[in-house]
Amino acid sequence: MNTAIYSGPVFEMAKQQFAQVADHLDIREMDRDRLLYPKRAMAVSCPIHRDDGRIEVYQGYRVQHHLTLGPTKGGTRFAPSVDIGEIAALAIWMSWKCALAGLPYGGAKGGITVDPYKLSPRELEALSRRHMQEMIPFVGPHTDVMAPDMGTNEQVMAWFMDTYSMYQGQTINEIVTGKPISAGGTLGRREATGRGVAYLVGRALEHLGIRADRATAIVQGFGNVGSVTAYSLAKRGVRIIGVSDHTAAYYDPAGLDVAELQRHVGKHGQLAGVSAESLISASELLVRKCDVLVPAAIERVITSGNASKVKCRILAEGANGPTTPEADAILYQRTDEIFVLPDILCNAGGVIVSYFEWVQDLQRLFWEETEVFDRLYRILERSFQQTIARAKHERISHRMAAMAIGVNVVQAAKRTRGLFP
Ligand SMILES: NC(=O)C1=CN([C@@H]2O[C@H](COP(=O)(O)OP(=O)(O)OC[C@H]3O[C@@H](n4cnc5c(N)ncnc54)[C@H](OP(=O)(O)O)[C@@H]3O)[C@@H](O)[C@H]2O)C=CC1
Ligand SMILES: O=C(O)CCC(=O)C(=O)O
Repeated sequence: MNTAIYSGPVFEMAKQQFAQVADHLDIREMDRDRLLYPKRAMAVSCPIHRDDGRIEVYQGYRVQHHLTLGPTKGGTRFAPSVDIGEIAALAIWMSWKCALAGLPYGGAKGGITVDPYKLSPRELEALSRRHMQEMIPFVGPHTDVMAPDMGTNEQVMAWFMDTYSMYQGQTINEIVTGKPISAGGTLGRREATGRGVAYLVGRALEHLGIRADRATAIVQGFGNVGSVTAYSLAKRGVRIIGVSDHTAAYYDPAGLDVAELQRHVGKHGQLAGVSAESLISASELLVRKCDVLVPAAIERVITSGNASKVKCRILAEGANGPTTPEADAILYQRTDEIFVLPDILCNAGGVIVSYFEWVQDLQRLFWEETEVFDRLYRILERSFQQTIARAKHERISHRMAAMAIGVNVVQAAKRTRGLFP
């Protein structure tokens, strides 16, 4: 099979991780490509009129990894880094994540190569609508359901939903999740990923016998996932001693005021300008001593260069793919020192509540917020227990255990449906 279109460091990471799990599970060589490579990948050109009258064309993608368990599910990322390899890797990770959580989905991911912060609101709306318009033949509530990711938000989801609905001649809320409540969204989706991360950090702290009110945390990334994680950890009594976005990094051992940081970012769109005294370099922040380190921004930030220097007790991966396989090998040697909450477990709160949103939209029956979070925590608890039990039993890393559970689920479904001999 010619797989050359999928390339780049992020795709290589997903491939390498899968190869390690496939070896551990003793998956036959001839079955591996079928499990790893995406079912479908779409590349679309999205032309829009810029405010100055020029026409600019942006490249958009959507990768649907497998449709064995149901529709595909995953976010849409607007970022300059987006390419088909990155999107394919993120789609593959979505598959293992959904399977670990027991959701009836395959993985998908999409995106546009664009810096959304350089577009005016009108340009952003035009690009969002054009992207969905180009995707209409390939998505649907029972085929592929989009959601937010880096650089997109509830408003973008509302534009996606509206564009799809206009083409169908009726309102179809269930085409995307992460929508505003007023457009058929669920209570709790906006906070779901960060609250899920905080729940699992709470469980890991208990597991290690560390009291939350004596623990400290550093959070990289202060967008949807990072800011809600920091806020939720602070509510649990954890002292937030470091935060960063890509404009500034702050460190204060006495603790930062997360609500104040959120207000600043709400007003200025970035962390830069909060305080001069607590400024620190972004790379130094990651290796400062803390109980909980939460990378919640981009891929490949824990690398062979800093994995041996990281001084946390818990590495809680809010972002997708923050740790390279080389760093993983180092962290595995440090298993007794560092408890890793791997991305497909740690940040699964978002897609789990997206699943609840899809179910509510399909049924036209909406839940109380307490029902959303009770159900979310029950699923996360089960995945947490299964992951640490399997890791202990098979003497493997938490990432390997979480992935093995996910891959086994997909493999079993394919086998039952007759896709493997
Ligand atoms: N949204 C969701 O529900 C889910 C998201 N995720 C993952 O979580 C991660 C963050 O997503 P999300 O919070 O939604 O994205 P957002 O766009 O809301 O926020 C991204 C944050 O990361 C910061 N950032 C970007 N580059 C860097 C950098 N080099 N160093 C430090 N900070 C940086 C951004 O800062 P700035 O604004 O300055 O660029 C921003 O604060 C991604 O990996 C995403 O795939 C995973 C599961 C669900
Ligand atoms: O909510 C969703 O459907 C997907 C969220 C997502 O993109 C992710 O978990 O990485």
